[in-house]
Amino acid sequence: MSRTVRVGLDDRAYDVVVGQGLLENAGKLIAPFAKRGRVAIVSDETVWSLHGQALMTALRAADIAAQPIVVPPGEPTKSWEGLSHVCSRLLQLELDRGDLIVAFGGGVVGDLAGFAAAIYKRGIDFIQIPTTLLAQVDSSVGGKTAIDTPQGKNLIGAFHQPRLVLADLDVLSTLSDREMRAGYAEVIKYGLLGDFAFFEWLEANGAKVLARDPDALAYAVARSVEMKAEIVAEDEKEAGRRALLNLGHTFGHALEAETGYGEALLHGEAVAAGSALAFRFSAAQGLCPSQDAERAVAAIAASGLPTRLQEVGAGAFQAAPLVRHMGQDKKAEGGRLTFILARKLGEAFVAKDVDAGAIEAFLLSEGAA
Ligand SMILES: NC(=O)c1ccc[n+]([C@@H]2O[C@H](COP(=O)([O-])OP(=O)(O)OC[C@H]3O[C@@H](n4cnc5c(N)ncnc54)[C@H](O)[C@@H]3O)[C@@H](O)[C@H]2O)c1
Ligand SMILES: O=C(O)C(=O)C[C@@H](O)[C@H](O)[C@H](O)COP(=O)(O)O
Ligand SMILES: [Zn+2]
Repeated sequence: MSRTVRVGLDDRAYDVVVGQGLLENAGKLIAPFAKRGRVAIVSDETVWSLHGQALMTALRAADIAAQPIVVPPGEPTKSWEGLSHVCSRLLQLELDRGDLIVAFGGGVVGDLAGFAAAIYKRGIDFIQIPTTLLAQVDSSVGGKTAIDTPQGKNLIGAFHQPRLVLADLDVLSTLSDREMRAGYAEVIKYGLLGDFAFFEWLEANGAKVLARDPDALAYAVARSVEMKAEIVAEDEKEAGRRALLNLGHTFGHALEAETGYGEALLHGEAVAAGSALAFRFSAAQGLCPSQDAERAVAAIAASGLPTRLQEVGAGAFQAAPLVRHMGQDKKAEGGRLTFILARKLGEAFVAKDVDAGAIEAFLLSEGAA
């Protein structure tokens, strides 16, 4: 059983297929896009060792010749060095514009392989086979591709839409509980930013999603993808409404930069803490009822995700460097900070020109030094 969500982008429209058993049928599903029957698969060592054979078998069955490019797992791979490595391997393999890149992994592999696809020979097609909950509900859809730099998250990148996304729920069976929770942070984000009914459903069914109950998981992934597809189709390049998908990210990306993009703080964990901070800041500014902020924070905490500065990273954060990172955020304009804030549960809005002093004071009140 699978559901297909269409991302309606005119000549760049594509399907996101969500369901079980997709990996074993990947050859058939990918064949229409592999014009010359040749693909390069970018994956990480962990995913490749667990699921690489299944993908190779499926591609072989459809007469598709595949060459793997396997990178180390983890956020540090989404870097200049990682990008250089992938591009060099693509050149060695002599991939041409009629060939295809398959991103097979979590958001790190998807963002890196997608960016390589955007710039290799000025752009070749790619397909996403996301293998983490986070990648299935978020990073594989919408065409944001990027690498990190010491100055900030995703500061070097491109919009490059995939031709197809295959979200096979079965591959999540090997994912760690911590990574499931990190992905869940982006799921709950959709409820918080724009769908109160989904938020309430998650309050009631979040534990089932995290326990990988097949029906709950299928609904949570499909509803998240549906929301993202609808927003991306309306505002592909983040001229307006798409920025709502950044709820929790202005705080979250600054926390990630301060902790050095590592195992200490996963992206989803940073988004969880960032979403809680965004709701509490909204309440503190009188923009959102404090009961709503408390309920948002309780739902995040109930899934075992961090909601306070003290719960993330390796120690005390300092307010001033965090605010400096926020100044580098892509939503900032002329030194003015932009945040996604909340009016209530299920209704976020883009707040431009947020006072940096107010953010710094708020961070101090939240326990930053
Ligand atoms: N482009 C976007 O729109 C977008 C959206 C959200 C997040 N992101 C980016 O995505 C990245 C985070 O992605 P992520 O959370 O998927 O992290 P990740 O890609 O690092 O994967 C997390 C870990 O899980 C392992 N893994 C992956 N699939 C597995 C499986 N099926 N079984 C067992 N282990 C598996 C990986 O090897 C890795 O160690 C961040 O860089 C973030 O900035 C991008
Ligand atoms: O797709 C989007 O748009 C998002 O904002 C999704 C986010 O979850 C994701 O982390 C994204 O990469 C952040 O975007 P950025 O433009 O702030 O780097
Ligand atoms: Zn994110």
